[in-house]
Amino acid sequence: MGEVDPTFIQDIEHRPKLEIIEAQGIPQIDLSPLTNSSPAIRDQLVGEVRDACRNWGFFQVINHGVPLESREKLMSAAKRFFDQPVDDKRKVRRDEANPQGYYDTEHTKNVRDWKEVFDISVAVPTKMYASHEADDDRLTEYRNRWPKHPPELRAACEEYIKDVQQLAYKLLELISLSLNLPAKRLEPFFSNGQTSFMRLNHYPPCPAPDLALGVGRHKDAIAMTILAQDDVGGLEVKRKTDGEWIFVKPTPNSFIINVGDIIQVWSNDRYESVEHRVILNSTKERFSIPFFLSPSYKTVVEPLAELIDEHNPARYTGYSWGKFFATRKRSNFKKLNVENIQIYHFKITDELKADDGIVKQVENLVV
Ligand SMILES: O=C(O)CCC(=O)C(=O)O
Ligand SMILES: [Fe+2]
Repeated sequence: MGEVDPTFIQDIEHRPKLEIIEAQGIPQIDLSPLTNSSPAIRDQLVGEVRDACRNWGFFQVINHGVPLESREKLMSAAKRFFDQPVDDKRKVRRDEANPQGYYDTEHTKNVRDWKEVFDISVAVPTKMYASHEADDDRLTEYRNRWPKHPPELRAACEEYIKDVQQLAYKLLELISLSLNLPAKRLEPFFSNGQTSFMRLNHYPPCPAPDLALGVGRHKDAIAMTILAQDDVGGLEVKRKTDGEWIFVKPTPNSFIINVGDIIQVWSNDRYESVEHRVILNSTKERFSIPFFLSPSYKTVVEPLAELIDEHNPARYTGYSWGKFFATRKRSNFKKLNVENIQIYHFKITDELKADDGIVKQVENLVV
């Protein structure tokens, strides 16, 4: 990517501090009790998930059941893909009709991210609304664009997706139980027509890691993210207690899990989708692979009926996930000079109602 173009420079208040705060990182949760049938041990695990979701919105899992080999194969295929000349990568470039493929000019809150990505649909094809217009019911289908090189990329993605999908369902059960819901309460939103996608992220070394970010501060709009990162590190999470940016130290063969906006709404704000960002390294490139678990386009996202009552009234009006996604995709692709649609646009408070429709910024698909 060469020298740092002004489009990458963050405003002063959003530039990373170079000294890294590692104190009291995000919780680490051992998932091996999932294979243990003792109810007491499983209850303890559910409690750990509840505390992590409440206090951090983020946690790391170990003994998660995803084979290391599947992840390593994908990491090395991703490296081979990004190692190619940019013109070859652009042969599988994302376009307006289909957001899957290669992209190197993503912006988060109007500032360009120092990264390149390759996006892959989990369900093939993925059904989605063709238009953001509320009264337009036409559908479109997203398909994956596979590059010629490296030839093993497709099989590596497909194998990894199968493994991570299983982990996603286990985590959904734990999250459901942690909200005192039946274990399978959330799975039907995904098992029939999910719009989940996976992203290969490549962050090249950056000559100005004090000025630019790999991904600017954002929240994930989807239900839950399962992230594999390599040993370089760069993810920072905004600590809820004091707003400090906390570096997530890479733990070999672990996944980082975060609650997205949809779980925030389903849980009626018991759990919060927390801001995060990616800092850069002046000498090392970094790879990461988020799996963005997302429901069917038909889903109306609203606080779950079991979690609202007269003492806890619904804090959001329902919104269509398919229309939300199509609206995001349109503003990203067209680089419309508007703020992206956000869950707070559906929040039931007088103050925020007054804000409705005030739009200022361009963000990427996930934020
Ligand atoms: O690369 C990472 O560590 C995180 C990336 C991320 O937050 C995203 O793509 O939404
Ligand atoms: Fe993210």
